[in-house]
Amino acid sequence: MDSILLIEDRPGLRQVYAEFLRNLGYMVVEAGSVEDAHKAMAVREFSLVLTDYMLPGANGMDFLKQLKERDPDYLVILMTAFGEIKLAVEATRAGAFDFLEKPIDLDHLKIVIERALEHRRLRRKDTFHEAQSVTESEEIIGQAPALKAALAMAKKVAPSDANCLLLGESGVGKELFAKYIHGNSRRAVGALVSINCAAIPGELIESELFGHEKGAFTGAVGKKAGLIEMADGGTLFLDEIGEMPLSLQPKLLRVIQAKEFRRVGGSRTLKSDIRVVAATNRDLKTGTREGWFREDLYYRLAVFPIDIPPLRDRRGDLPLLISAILRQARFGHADISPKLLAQLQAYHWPGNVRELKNLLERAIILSQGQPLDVNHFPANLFDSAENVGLRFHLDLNRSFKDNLSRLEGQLERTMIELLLKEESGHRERVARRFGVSVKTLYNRIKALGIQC
Ligand SMILES: Nc1ncnc2c1ncn2[C@@H]1O[C@H](COP(=O)(O)OP(=O)(O)OP(=O)(O)O)[C@@H](O)[C@H]1O
Repeated sequence: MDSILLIEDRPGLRQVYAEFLRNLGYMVVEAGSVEDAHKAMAVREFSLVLTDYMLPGANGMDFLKQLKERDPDYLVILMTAFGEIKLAVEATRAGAFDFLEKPIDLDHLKIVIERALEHRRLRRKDTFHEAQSVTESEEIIGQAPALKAALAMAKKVAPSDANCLLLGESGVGKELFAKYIHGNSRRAVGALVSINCAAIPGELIESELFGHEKGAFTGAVGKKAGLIEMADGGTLFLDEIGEMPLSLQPKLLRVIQAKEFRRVGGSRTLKSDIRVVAATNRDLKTGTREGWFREDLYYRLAVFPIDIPPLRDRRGDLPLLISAILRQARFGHADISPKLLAQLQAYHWPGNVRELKNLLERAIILSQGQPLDVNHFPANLFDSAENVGLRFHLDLNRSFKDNLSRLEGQLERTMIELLLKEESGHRERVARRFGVSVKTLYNRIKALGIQC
């Protein structure tokens, strides 16, 4: 809900405006002086400030300048009884969104406020688009019963505003489902804001999500709105929620339950009306037992779990997916040879649809307009992982011990390469499967000269 701080020293007038605005559905906080206004702003943030020009102890212009200094994005509408054109020009130059002459025409006030709030929403959406570059929602392709069941569930849950949890391996289409749910909800007019918790170092997730105040930490030169604020009225997609640091989970729970949060280094409580769609490849239930995922948060998110099947369990969808991808790539011959199709169907697709897309796009470039064939795919791709893993190089002129340590190196390299491929390059997950820290994995990748 949008909130308005109304500053007017005449109680009768203030009451008229406040009642009018409340009837329009806004949350209104009243202040009779600049001092009261500062107090109100110390505890919460407002979508808009509507202030009289003549106030006891200060004038509206000075107040406007103070506000703009504090935060240039503040939306301020000034009201004055004087109607001087000079004042209007000065107010606009100082950053006021608009200037209204008293007596205020309430219908006009309504229009100006709606315009100001729309301006704010568009500006936030722009910032978000710059930061996230969200693509248009795409079609979810597939006829396999498990995929259709997931889609049916998404269709049911989308308009309900319930939080949901998308479960599935990397590349199965979790983000695509999140877009579908957002696009088919009443929040579709708002933003869909995404964050991948595994891609951002733990210590940065907090300020990305919750934003920070000026000076909250070294390098915080200005105030920054977090993704939760950007998603106000829309949907927040939390990819890889299992990687969310335990210390942040209570803060996230508070946003979900009370729609309240604080920026890093901030003392004010802010409001944001978000719906959370989370996704994970990890077993969060186990996480609650092992202590890395909070149970209360788990139950909040897992109201609607949706299982998205891996591609290897719905190989029958490959022809549909392949022709859609080739069509999107504007690739002339959507027909691929039965031999290649058989190879693609036999492959185990550890990277799921993302891997299929990447491989086809690569093959299209290599084929240079010729029909696609096996040669346009990476050598050894269609060998089984076990076979790839066993292709070691023995040097019979060296001692057994020497060969053994060389083999260990080759085994380690092959395992890291295979796991990186299976986990689509997510180093945190590879490290976990390997049973080492991310730092150790980084060092080994560097030492072994693995390209990834
Ligand atoms: N059923 C589908 N139909 C069409 N395209 C799909 C389908 N599933 C996935 N894709 C495409 O595959 C790519 C990967 O999908 P997406 O990013 O949604 O996967 P993800 O599960 O969120 O992966 P990760 O967990 O690694 O973030 C995207 O380009 C997406 O459009």
